[in-house]
Amino acid sequence: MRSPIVVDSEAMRPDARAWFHGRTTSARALDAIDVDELIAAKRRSGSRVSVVLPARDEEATVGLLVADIAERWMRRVHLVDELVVVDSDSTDATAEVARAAGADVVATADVLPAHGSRPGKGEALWKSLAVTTGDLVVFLDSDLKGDVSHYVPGLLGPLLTDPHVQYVKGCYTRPLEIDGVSVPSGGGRVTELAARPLLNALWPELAGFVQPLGGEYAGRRTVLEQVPFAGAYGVEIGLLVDLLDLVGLGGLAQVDLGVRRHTSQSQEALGAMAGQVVSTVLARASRAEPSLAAGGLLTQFRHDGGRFVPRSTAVALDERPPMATVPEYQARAAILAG
Ligand SMILES: O=c1ccn([C@@H]2O[C@H](COP(=O)(O)OP(=O)(O)O)[C@@H](O)[C@H]2O)c(=O)[nH]1
Ligand SMILES: O=C(O)[C@@H](COP(=O)(O)O)O[C@H]1O[C@H](CO)[C@@H](O)[C@H](O)[C@H]1O
Repeated sequence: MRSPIVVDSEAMRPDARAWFHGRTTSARALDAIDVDELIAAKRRSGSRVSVVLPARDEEATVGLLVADIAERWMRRVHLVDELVVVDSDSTDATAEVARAAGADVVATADVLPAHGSRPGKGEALWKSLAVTTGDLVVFLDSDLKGDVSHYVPGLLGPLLTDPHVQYVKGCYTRPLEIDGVSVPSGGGRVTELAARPLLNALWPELAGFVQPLGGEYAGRRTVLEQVPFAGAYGVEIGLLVDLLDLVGLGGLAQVDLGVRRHTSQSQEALGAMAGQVVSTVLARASRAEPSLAAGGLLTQFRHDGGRFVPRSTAVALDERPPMATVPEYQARAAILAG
C-alpha cells in the first residue's frame, strides 16, 4: 500500500504550530498535578466549579465516576462545588445510580420546559448551564472507564492558572474497545475519519487540537453562555469552532490527560454521529477562511510516551481533467472510429 506523503512533522500553519507548542500542557496522572496550587488559585479567584456529566443509559459506569469525583474533589479536597448528572432520556437506572453515588441529577426534559426537550448530548450540555452555578464548568462523559481521577484537576489547571485561557480540551491516546476486546489504538474513529480532515481543511488554525471531539473539556461560563450548543453529537465540534471565533486561538488550550477508555459504539452508530458532525461543520463552513498557506495538509498525532508528536501529510486536491479533453485521447478516438 502506498504510504502517505509525509510533508514535515511540523508543517502545520505557523499559528497552529505555535499554539500546539505553547498551549498544550500535560496532566497525565494525579502526581503530575499540584492540587494545592489549584486550590489556592481557586480561592484567590473566588471561582465556583461545576462538574457536569451528560448521561444516557450509563448505569454501568456513572456511579464509579460520580463517587470518585465526589470523594476526591468535593469531600477530601474542595476543588469542585457542584456535581450534576444530566439524565438524557435514559431508560435504565442512570439517575438512581448517579444520585446514590452523590450527584445532583436533573432530567433534560425538566430543564427549561418552556423550550421543549430535544434528544441528544448537545441538548443535555446546553441545559446543564441552566441548572449549574459554576464560574468554571467541567464536562466529562459518563461512560469513562479506568482511573480518570486526574481529569477534573487536569482540565481546571489552565483555567485556574491562566486568565487568558477561556476553554480547555482534554487530549489523550484512545484505545478502542469493541465487544470487550481492547486494542491500544484506533479509538476516536469519527475524529480521525471525519472531524480532523474537515477541521484541517476549513479551520487549519485548529489543526493543533489532538482530540477535537473529545468529551472532556472545561470552560468559563462567561464564554460558554455566549455560544450555541449544536444538537446531539455535533456539540463538540460546534463549540470548538464557535469558541475559536469568540475568543481566538489564544483563548483555547489543551491538556494531555494520558489515556481515555470509554464504552465504544458500533460503526453504524458512529456513522450517524459523523453525519451530525458534518452537518454542524457545514452550518459554519461559510465562516471559514482556510489559509492557502497550509492548504492541503492533514496533521495527525502520535504519542511518543512523553508527548504528542504532530505528523503532517499532503492531502491537496490532485485531479486530472476529463479524458475527452486530452488531445492524444481525441486523436486515438478518431483513429478507433476509423
Ligand atoms: O443523547 C445522548 C447521547 C449521549 N449522551 C452522553 O454523552 C456522552 C458521550 O456519548 P457516547 O458515549 O454515546 O459517545 P462516544 O463517547 O461513544 O462517542 C456519554 O456520557 C453519553 O451518555 C447523552 O447525554 N445524550
Ligand atoms: O472521537 C470520536 O471519534 C468519537 C468516537 O470515539 P470512538 O471511536 O468510539 O473511540 O467520540 C467522541 O465524539 C463525540 C462527538 O463529538 C463526543 O460526544 C464523545 O464524547 C467523544 O467520545
